[in-house]
Amino acid sequence: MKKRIAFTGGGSAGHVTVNLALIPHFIRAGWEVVYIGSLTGIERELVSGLTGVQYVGISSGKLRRYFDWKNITDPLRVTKGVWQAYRFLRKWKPQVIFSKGGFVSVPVVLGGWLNRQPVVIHESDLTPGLANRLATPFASKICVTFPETIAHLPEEKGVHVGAVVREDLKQGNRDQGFTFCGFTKKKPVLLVMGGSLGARRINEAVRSNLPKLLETYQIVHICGKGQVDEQSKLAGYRQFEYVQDELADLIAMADLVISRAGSNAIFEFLAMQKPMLLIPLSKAASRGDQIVNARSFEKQGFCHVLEEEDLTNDAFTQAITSLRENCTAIATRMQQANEQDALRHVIAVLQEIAH
Ligand SMILES: CC(=O)N[C@H]1[C@@H](OP(=O)(O)OP(=O)(O)OC[C@H]2O[C@@H](n3ccc(=O)[nH]c3=O)[C@H](O)[C@@H]2O)O[C@H](CO)[C@@H](O)[C@@H]1O
Repeated sequence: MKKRIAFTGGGSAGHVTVNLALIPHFIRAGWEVVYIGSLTGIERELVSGLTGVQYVGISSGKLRRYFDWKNITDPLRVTKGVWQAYRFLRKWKPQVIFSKGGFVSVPVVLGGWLNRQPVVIHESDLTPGLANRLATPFASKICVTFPETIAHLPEEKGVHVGAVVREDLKQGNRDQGFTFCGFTKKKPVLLVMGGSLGARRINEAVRSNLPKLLETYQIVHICGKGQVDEQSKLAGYRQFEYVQDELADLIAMADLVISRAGSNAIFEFLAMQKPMLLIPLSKAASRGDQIVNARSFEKQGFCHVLEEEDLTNDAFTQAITSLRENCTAIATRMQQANEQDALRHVIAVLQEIAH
């Protein structure tokens, strides 16, 4: 009988990316793969691009730290999700469940645990997210990207694996990036990526400095769903809501990157040796995980950091100039960074637990 693995994780692309890198390996190795995600989340769309994966949608609810009327109905949705995941997993009987976090993963981890099926979690942020913290007691192992994360976990559970970066991102073609954007090779290229959902504050900073920036750079701006600005359609400035297949070419083409500090994105830019200016999501809007990610990268000399509370027009343009002045030194440090075979390491953990 074929071996079986269930994946879960969702809510944002950052909670799906590692799964997308792992799934093709398990399919090639002859495993049966199921993805348990939410009914309408981004994970459904991203997983639909993979062949050989069964998608199971369950009811899910968000765990918010602020008031919302949905806080009353969401616990019921989560309970329904646990029941749905439990029933599905009881019949499907995976050897192992792999959870990348995000709110949809909690019912799946609980459903698996109730069936006494082993769970492996993956945490790519330096400080563990709420969903993963809730799931930790039910997991056998927790694979982490940052070595510092181990200190936040129960001693016997944490395994440092390094950053899993999708193989396709390493195959980018610079020339195709230029053709796709209609850019010339005469000016350097700035790639702006506000995380998988876009970043309003970064979008505003780019647009209010556009004429000045376009004197020196060409800009490709991934700005998030519904956030393309029709007024700003200028030569040398291309906007996209979200990019899938062409992202590798855009990264290959970029000289400098301005980005949020979501963990997957920053490790991808590190792997591609792109000097970055990181503008992490503020503490007011999150648990501050991106600030911690960014400061760790800054300490290693891979980026410059500009916090949102310091984000004025002048600070923004000065930070870009200073990044450009330091980009050779940053690129050298990036070349010297240890690249681990994180994908193999996670696969080995999963195979061992599945045994
Ligand atoms: C607002 C929010 O809660 N953000 C969190 C979310 O970020 P977010 O979902 O933005 O996650 P990451 O930056 O870690 O990863 C984004 C992923 O989407 C991909 N991508 C992005 C844009 C695009 O056009 N095309 C594309 O393929 C990137 O290549 C990357 O693989 O998860 C991260 C990982 O847990 C956290 O660190 C972030 O704090």
